[in-house]
Amino acid sequence: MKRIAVIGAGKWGSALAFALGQNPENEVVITSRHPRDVPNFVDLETALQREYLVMAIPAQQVGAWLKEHFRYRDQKVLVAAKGIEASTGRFLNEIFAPYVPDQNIAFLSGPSFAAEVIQGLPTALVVSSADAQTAMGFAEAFPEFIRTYSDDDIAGAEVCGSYKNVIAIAAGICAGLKLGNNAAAALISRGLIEMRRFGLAYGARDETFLGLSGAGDLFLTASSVLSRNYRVGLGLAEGKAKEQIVEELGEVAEGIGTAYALHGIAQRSGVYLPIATEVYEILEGKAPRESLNDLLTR
Ligand SMILES: NC(=O)C1=CN([C@@H]2O[C@H](COP(=O)(O)OP(=O)(O)OC[C@H]3O[C@@H](n4cnc5c(N)ncnc54)[C@H](OP(=O)(O)O)[C@@H]3O)[C@@H](O)[C@H]2O)C=CC1
Ligand SMILES: O=C(CO)COP(=O)(O)O
Repeated sequence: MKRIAVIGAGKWGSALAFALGQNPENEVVITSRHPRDVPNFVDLETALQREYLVMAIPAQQVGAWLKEHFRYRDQKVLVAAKGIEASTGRFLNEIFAPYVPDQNIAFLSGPSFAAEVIQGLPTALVVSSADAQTAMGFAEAFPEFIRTYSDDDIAGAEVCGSYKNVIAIAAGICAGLKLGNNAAAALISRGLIEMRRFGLAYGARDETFLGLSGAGDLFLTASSVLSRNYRVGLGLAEGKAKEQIVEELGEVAEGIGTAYALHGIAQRSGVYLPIATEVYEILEGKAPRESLNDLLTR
């Protein structure tokens, strides 16, 4: 029996608690900042006593949360967020490194809209860890309707999971501007090449970009209105400011913070990230059509 606590009762945390609860080998509880009337809700202190923790707090908030609340007691930790910290450019493995030893942490990636997982619809995901047993421990915890693979490509999982959100914003802009199916396919394939180039420099493994974490999650997120990031792009194409879009969305869209993080990294290192840079510029107020023109004529 695996005793699992999910931390963060947003869309993804709730869907993961549901999915993991479908495996009779698990006993699952969930916690969040405010008491919630949901099954198996516990307070944070009780949750932190569990041997397996699933962290579903967004990338922009988790650093401050760890500093204030986290007490490490030899738990195994699965990080379920997808993003890069905007203020520092840190990846999630860097944010968690001072708190959890490498052998006890894993990262979840792959195509997984919470709205589908919570209905029990099938998908396939990847659990990445430096330690094969830790990866397997989490991979085996998933129910039958979620096929899991395990590997040790943490850099690949992180780059793909975060970068695809920025490309999804670009794809939403493309759809909002009614540029057509050809343009959408061109954007997604150039986006895949861009995130691969960036990821290889971070030590990601090449094959990850064609797998579930890379192409799988990118194709999903960059082609569906179920994606919050894609909907951010639709809003930007309408000329809305990001503040209004975020308020109307009422949920996290990690691509925004990640676009700022990538912009910072690009400025510091000189790495060439044309699509991510245009998304950043549009978030800062540049007209989407001007960006399109710049991308086509660069
Ligand atoms: N939704 C999806 O389909 C998927 C999402 N993800 C990723 O999972 C992560 C979470 O997304 P999702 O659950 O959808 O987002 P939601 O907006 O639905 O929920 C966000 C969650 O984070 C918690 N939270 C927000 N701010 C803080 C804070 N300052 N301190 C502690 N907790 C905080 C909220 O807390 P509280 O409960 O206390 O209000 C809530 O539980 C993101 O990185 C996202 O990219 C990954 C795969 C799929
Ligand atoms: O990561 C996701 C699906 O795999 C969810 O994407 P959004 O955050 O854009 O909704």
